[in-house]
Amino acid sequence: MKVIIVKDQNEGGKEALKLYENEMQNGAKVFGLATGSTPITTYEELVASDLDFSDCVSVNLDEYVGLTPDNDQSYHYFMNEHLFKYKKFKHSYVPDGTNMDAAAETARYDKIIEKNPIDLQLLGLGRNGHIGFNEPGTPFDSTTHKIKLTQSTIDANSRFFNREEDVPKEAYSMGIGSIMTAKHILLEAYGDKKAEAIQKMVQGPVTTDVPASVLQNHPNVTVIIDEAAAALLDRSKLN
Ligand SMILES: N[C@@H]1[C@@H](O)[C@H](O)[C@@H](COP(=O)(O)O)O[C@@H]1O
Repeated sequence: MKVIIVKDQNEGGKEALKLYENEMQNGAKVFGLATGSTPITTYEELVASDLDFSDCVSVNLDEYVGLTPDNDQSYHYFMNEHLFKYKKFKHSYVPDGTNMDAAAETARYDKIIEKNPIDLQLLGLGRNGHIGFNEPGTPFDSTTHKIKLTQSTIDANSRFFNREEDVPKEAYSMGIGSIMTAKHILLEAYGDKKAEAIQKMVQGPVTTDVPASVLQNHPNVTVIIDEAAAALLDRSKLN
């Protein structure tokens, strides 16, 4: 795991842009994308750059079950607002939260991932170490599945909703096994609320209790974090 420590999230976005530029120069065409507050500066940098994604495909990690793409809390909506309305992709895939047939939707999404092997997968990190919506306990070989959000994730996400009861309780998420098929993984995390999860992910045991710890088993992972998120790391043991 290559860990890059930056001053703040803005600088993190600039570091991430360099990585996208490098990957595209090397022929990357399929980008796994993430939502949340973490990747926002990365998307700002991509939007401001001259990178051309019109020949590329994007595959998003997850979507809330029950939210339509025009719901401003859906991840479809988020992606349109932050990236897709500025940068055109040949095709952009996001799980369909309106499909209540979970077996059909997860099988459909797995086929999409299979047909579009991911060159670079962007990830944020949940406070409890989740990636995508793969909560603690999710098997490392999981493919796309429907999950029930943990209370800690519902609490964290409730800041985006008017009332806690409006926060969706379920989501479709790419599995940990699907994420691990990406050729290169970029995980970003900012702020002191992520420090514990970062320490466990980078320097703790590999365990399903901390889903992101699985990344220790991947040969090509770049981690971009700020000083606050790096606070609990033993820096003498990095890289
Ligand atoms: N499903 C998303 C994750 O993909 C994201 O990484 C996490 C952290 O969000 P934030 O970046 O806002 O801290 O939140 C949600 O649970």
